[in-house]
Amino acid sequence: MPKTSFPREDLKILLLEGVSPTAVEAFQAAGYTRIEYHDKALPHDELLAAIEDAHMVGLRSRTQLTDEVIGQARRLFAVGCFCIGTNQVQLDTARLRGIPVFNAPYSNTRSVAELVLAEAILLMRRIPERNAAAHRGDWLKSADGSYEVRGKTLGIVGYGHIGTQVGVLAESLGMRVLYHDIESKLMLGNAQCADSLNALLSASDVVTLHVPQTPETANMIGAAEIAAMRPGSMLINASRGNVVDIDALAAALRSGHLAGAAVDVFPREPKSKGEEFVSPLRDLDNVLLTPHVGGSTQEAQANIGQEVAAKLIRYSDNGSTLSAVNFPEVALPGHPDSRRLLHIHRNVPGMLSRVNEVCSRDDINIDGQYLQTDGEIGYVVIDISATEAAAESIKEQLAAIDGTLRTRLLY
Ligand SMILES: NC(=O)C1=CN([C@@H]2O[C@H](COP(=O)(O)OP(=O)(O)OC[C@H]3O[C@@H](n4cnc5c(N)ncnc54)[C@H](O)[C@@H]3O)[C@@H](O)[C@H]2O)C=CC1
Ligand SMILES: O=C(O)CCC(=O)C(=O)O
Repeated sequence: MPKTSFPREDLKILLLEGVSPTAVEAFQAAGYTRIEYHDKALPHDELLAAIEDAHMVGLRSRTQLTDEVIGQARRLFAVGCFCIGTNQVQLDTARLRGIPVFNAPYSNTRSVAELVLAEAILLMRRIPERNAAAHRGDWLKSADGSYEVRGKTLGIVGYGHIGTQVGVLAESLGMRVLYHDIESKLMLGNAQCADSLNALLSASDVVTLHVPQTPETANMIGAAEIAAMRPGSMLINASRGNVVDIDALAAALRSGHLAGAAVDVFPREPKSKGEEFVSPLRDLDNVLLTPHVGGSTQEAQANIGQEVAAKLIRYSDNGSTLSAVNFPEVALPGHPDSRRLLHIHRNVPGMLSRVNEVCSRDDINIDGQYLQTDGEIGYVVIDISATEAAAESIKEQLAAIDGTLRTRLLY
């Protein structure tokens, strides 16, 4: 294992929300043994205390890394979202504090897609209300309102990783697939791009949502969009809770305009198992309610644990930011014979020449330099041949450059 200038065993890794043990194993195997593990999200004040001296933090969808929390985390240098969504982290705040955020963009894709397909079948067969009735002792043996999915139209809103997987699986059952996306997308199989969101809504028997949480997707399915859906059609939401106006959905399900829904994500989700789940959908028999488990399978969680831990370890050991969601991406070779310095700065004119001025002392040779910038920040990695003392001194001088956000000497 290559040496690092700051001992790995002194770096605190805070793991929250029961991330997979595969993450713990990966950190330990890489020499990171100072792990604080919590199997649930921490209440706000406990989170503030736990994150204060953490160097890396791993979380899922419940923990909110707000400006306040990030501000408290004085030593934090990387965040791992052990999931796809990263809306729970104030990404801009993290970036401006020199903190890259990583996620697992594909590891639970298949799990969500399988659940959605199963829900489409169950909704088309009106299983939710038959199941609820049977639990109460009623025997709803009837074909009324029950249909095969074969030959029906599935409308996919957000044709990204999950949306395309859902489309491929749905076609294998003989469904017709329509999609809507703000980007131009490669159509898989026989999928067709709808002319507009409304065109998709009015042509689909089942509509399923797979967009990220952004300002544009907030309440994108409201009363008007629901009214545009076919009478007797179904809605599936396994994206984010605020994409659907939940009161408008409840009203459409009560009035019978929509025949059913499957909802995995909610505007307000309980923070822990002990907190009551409150929703206007709770007393509706024609709704399948699941507690945000679209990506919760053994396979997905194990893969996510390994994937995100590997990204955090790579950044910590080597400086690589490949696939960070809020940061300039730099893929770095190993450089065992050099010392490696990281300099994260505001992207202002003249910064690189100031960095190079500091590194151009007589006893120092620059072996390699890697720079990437985005609109706001720059990330430069400098490999130098120098003694440890000289490298430490360079790090101090780099830190003193106006506009510096963070400096680290990796090894
Ligand atoms: N229920 C669960 O447990 C899980 C939920 N998710 C949610 O699913 C979302 C989607 O995941 P992926 O498919 O992997 O993401 P992705 O980024 O691959 O795909 C999202 C697609 O939505 C499109 N899009 C964005 N804004 C849009 C808009 N306003 N209108 C139409 N299309 C729009 C994008 O262009 C993209 O094609 C995640 O952001 C996450 O919030 C993800 C995993 C598990
Ligand atoms: O597993 C989780 O906690 C969240 C899953 C999810 O919603 C995501 O991956 O974006």
